[in-house]
Amino acid sequence: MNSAQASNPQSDDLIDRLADRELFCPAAYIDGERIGEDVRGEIIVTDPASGRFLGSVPGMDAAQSRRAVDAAQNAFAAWSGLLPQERSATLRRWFDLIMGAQEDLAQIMTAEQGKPISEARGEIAYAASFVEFYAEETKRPNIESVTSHLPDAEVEIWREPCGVAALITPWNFPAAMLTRKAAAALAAGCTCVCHPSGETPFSATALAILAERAGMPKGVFNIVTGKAREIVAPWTEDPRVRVISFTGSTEIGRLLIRQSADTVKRVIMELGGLAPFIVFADADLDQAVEEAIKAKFATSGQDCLAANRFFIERSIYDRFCEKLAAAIMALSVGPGIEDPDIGPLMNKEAVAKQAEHVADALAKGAKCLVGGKRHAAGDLFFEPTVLVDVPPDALIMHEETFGPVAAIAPFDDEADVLARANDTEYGLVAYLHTNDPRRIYRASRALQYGMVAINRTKVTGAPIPFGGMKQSGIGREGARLGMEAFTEVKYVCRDWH
Ligand SMILES: NC(=O)c1ccc[n+]([C@@H]2O[C@H](COP(=O)([O-])OP(=O)(O)OC[C@H]3O[C@@H](n4cnc5c(N)ncnc54)[C@H](O)[C@@H]3O)[C@@H](O)[C@H]2O)c1
Ligand SMILES: N[C@@H](CC=O)C(=O)O
Repeated sequence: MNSAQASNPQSDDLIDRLADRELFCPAAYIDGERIGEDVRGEIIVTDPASGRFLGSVPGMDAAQSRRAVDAAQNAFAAWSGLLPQERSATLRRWFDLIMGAQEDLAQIMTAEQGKPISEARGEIAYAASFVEFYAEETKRPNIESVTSHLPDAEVEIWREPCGVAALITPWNFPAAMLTRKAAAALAAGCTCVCHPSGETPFSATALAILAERAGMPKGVFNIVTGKAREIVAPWTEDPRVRVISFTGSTEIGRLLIRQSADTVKRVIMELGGLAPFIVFADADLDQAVEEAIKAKFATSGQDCLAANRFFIERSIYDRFCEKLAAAIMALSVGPGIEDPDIGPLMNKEAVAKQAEHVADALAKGAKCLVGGKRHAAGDLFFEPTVLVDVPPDALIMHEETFGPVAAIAPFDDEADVLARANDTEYGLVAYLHTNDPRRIYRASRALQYGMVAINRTKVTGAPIPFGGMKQSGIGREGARLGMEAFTEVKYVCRDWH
């Protein structure tokens, strides 16, 4: 604990709850060293439930950001030169340590991110699952072999790690978004410089402490805290950084793609979503309502997979809206540590966005069945809200809401609803509820989305390719594809003479 944390009751509350206090690490982690631990850092982290000071991390400058790349570059030859089973063993130990510290990591996450503690525990298990998966996958860098098409020649195709990878992650899933990238990159033999969101750095620094304990060599996995622009711009300009893997908003993703153009980097982009949730009259209505709650309110609606637009077939529209409204009225709201259904939002901009989307929809003719305003639990809480009869020109039908507001509209015709679902620049996930097998395939083919969930909400996991079409992203994370993204293909042709 540093002197700044020692005098503040909120971080003391958190530290008292930790079985392993060293996991609360208010420092950057570069080349195996904790930097700035003993000073009050420039980046202030508050508990979104109470607004109280939780801790701080240092703001690294451009020179320190480049120093992290030096460290990662220096560590690359040795790390990429290990046998796959040696990298696998380190990753496996990291997995075991993460799962061993699941409760502490969840406590840290709920304190800085706000999500209900049971969701935080679930996220830690999800985060760890990527480490476990890639600990195995590193042993299987398979690639197709080709029979030579040239006389007297043998052809071979190899996969090699790209080099230094820069990983930039958001605040909504502060552990899983980092391990989904880092485990894949490390398994491929890359070394990493990572920048976590300034709102939630402690989940990342705790993972770095555990990586060190797992035996990750110095310089292989670096966490650089501070102001995003100062840290990430030097990475986009640095020719030694071969991959930029970003999860966050489409707006910042576009910026990083532009900044990376001059050094022609590999870009992996996991960006925003505007998921449609479509319910046909032949679906199981109660199941659809249950899944709608999950698809809308996980992480208080601050999920790239959150359903933004509900399209319900007209013959079941009123019943669906009534049932959803009743279910939403039963949801509890409160600080994440009390394990409610819905916790606080991340910041005041997020609360303002909910209010803006509600006001805009109402002004354009929508009706509010439940909620609609800030919640009495505190400044960053918003009431779970149901808006019905939302017109197509409402902001909420075009912009990611990233909060607990459900916008519902009726539809009459399959072709029309699929066209409306596709009428967006986004294409991350679509939810479809129907029991007609032909429609399942027709609609799944027609939906321009990287992922289609049919009659269920939970679809993610380490073995599946996660990612979006259109302006929701470039590339996939998870699965074998997630590791291949951090490799180059090399073709070698050998003459027999
Ligand atoms: N597709 C996915 O897998 C996925 C997963 C989670 C979140 N998201 C998206 O993330 C967004 C919410 O997260 P957020 O608010 O943290 O996103 P954000 O784009 O504001 O920030 C993401 C990361 O980028 C950094 N950043 C901000 N400005 C930057 C700049 N000018 N240069 C370089 N880096 C910069 C931030 O510090 C953070 O680390 C939503 O749009 C959500 O849909 C997508
Ligand atoms: N919920 C997503 C992360 C997006 O915010 C996931 O399951 O990976």
